[in-house]
Amino acid sequence: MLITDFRVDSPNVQYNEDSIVSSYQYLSSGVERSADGNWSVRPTATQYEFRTSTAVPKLGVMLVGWGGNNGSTLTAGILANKHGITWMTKDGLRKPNYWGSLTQAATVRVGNYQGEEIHTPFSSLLPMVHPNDVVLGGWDISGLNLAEAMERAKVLDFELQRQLVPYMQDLVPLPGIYDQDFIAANQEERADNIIKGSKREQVATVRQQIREFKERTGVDRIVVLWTANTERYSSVEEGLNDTAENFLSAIERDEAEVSPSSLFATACIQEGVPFINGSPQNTFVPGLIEYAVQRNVLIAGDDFKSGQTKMKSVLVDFLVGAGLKPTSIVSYNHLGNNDGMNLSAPQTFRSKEISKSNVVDDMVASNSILYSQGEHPDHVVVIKYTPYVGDSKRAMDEYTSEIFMGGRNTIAMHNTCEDSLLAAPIILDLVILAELVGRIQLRRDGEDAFHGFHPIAVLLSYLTKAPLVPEGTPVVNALAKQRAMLENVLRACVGLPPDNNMMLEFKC
Ligand SMILES: NC(=O)c1ccc[n+]([C@@H]2O[C@H](COP(=O)([O-])OP(=O)(O)OC[C@H]3O[C@@H](n4cnc5c(N)ncnc54)[C@H](O)[C@@H]3O)[C@@H](O)[C@H]2O)c1
Ligand SMILES: O=P([O-])([O-])O[C@@H]1[C@@H](O)[C@H](O)[C@@H](O)[C@H](O)[C@@H]1O
Repeated sequence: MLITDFRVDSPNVQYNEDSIVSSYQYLSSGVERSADGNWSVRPTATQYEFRTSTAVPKLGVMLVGWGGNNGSTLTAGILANKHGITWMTKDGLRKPNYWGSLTQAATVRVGNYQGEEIHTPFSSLLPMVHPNDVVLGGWDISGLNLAEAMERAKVLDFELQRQLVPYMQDLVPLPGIYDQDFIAANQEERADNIIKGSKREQVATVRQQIREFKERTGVDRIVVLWTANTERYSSVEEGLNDTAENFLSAIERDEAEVSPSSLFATACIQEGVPFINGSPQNTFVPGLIEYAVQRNVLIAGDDFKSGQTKMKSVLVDFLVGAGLKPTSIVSYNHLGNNDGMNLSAPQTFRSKEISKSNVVDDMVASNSILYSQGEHPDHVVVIKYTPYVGDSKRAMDEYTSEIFMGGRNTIAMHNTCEDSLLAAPIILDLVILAELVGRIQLRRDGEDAFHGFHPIAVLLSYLTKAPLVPEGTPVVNALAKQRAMLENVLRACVGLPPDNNMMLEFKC
């Protein structure tokens, strides 16, 4: 059964007029080693207080790459949901939904009632922005309006597109920062909507555009998300982008090696606006990370985890967790959208190859019974551009594992889906959760003042292929663990323990 409206009845939770405050005992364990080399594991209990503001803002979402397949599809989806637009297809009447969104279409278990398992929508755990209320805007180096962009994307049924045109034809992206050195040369023909000037001037323009958007729309808060093309990696160099001071000086010097995505992120940090990177390039060079932390502005990334890689972070976790040893992972896909065309260039493909390849590292490192020090499965990533299939990505994967007594097991998968229909709900979750995380304050035993989470938003890891984490923080890619981390932190904010799945009440 699903319940959508509930309160946690506990002396450790207060529902105030403008906040929810919970007193939470965080149970974990530490590992120690004695002088003579003996290991011990010690359970730990740490007291936290969480305070979540319940003042849900009017949220503005500004997409970099708004006119792309993801941006136009997300815009169309929100408008169709908001206006209740249905459309007829050969398979019958279709209704709008937010399927594929963790916050809008997934549930969490809250307990058992008279023998029946009770679940609640993820979005009922804490007050969150509803997607229908989001005010969209953004930038694109292509000047097409969003109705034209939706048509160019060729993602949605025509009958739906036809009804959406009146809602989207007046949505026009702001000019973007174009630098042909960072994306494929084949993108030049669409680059007709560009911010001119030096890098410093471009940052100033983006800052002004953010302020004007806020003024025009009357939104309370803004989140900016990069869903523009994948860029090549920026070279990380001492004196260029290794520190915040050097990075900012590099912008002042109009250094060629500062990418458009890093410029957008800089503008956002200077405006105090969260910036999320949905692509795999290293937008967050060390100096930019240092700057975001200095200014305490939320940053998150990298690269939406949408389909083939999401499946990989489930399957490899299952195999290794079951004591089976993946020894060969081959991930091939072809697609024909503009993202695929941009990725047909070696330098941009390399960015994607890195984010798609590193996703199994934590699972492999978790099992030294199977893997000796430094041992890894063979892991091949292939992406081919095939215009005819458009946004309908065809992923073919083969996982070969060593099993009991010298046996081998090979799993082959074929996965076809419009890439943008997987990514759009993920964009929604990223911006909704980034806004929510900004409303949560916490303090640990012994701390006087409440403070926010670390500005590098590890809580958004479930939604990215290559989670950006603070230095010294373990990178977790196993999907179930990422989901549990997010769910359990939100549960803690309302004083609920993690769902430990023990179900002892039914075992004696
Ligand atoms: N399932 C998915 O679709 C998926 C999953 C993971 C990551 N991604 C990443 O998301 C990004 C967008 O994917 P897409 O399918 O929408 O691609 P797309 O090419 O359709 O859209 C990108 C848009 O960004 C615009 N653009 C490029 N550089 C820009 C700049 N500097 N400023 C402003 N606009 C700029 C382009 O004109 C284009 O309209 C890609 O980097 C892709 O790798 C997509
Ligand atoms: O489905 P997934 O592995 O998460 O990631 C996708 C890749 O398979 C695809 O080749 C690429 O074009 C998309 O941008 C996205 O990165």
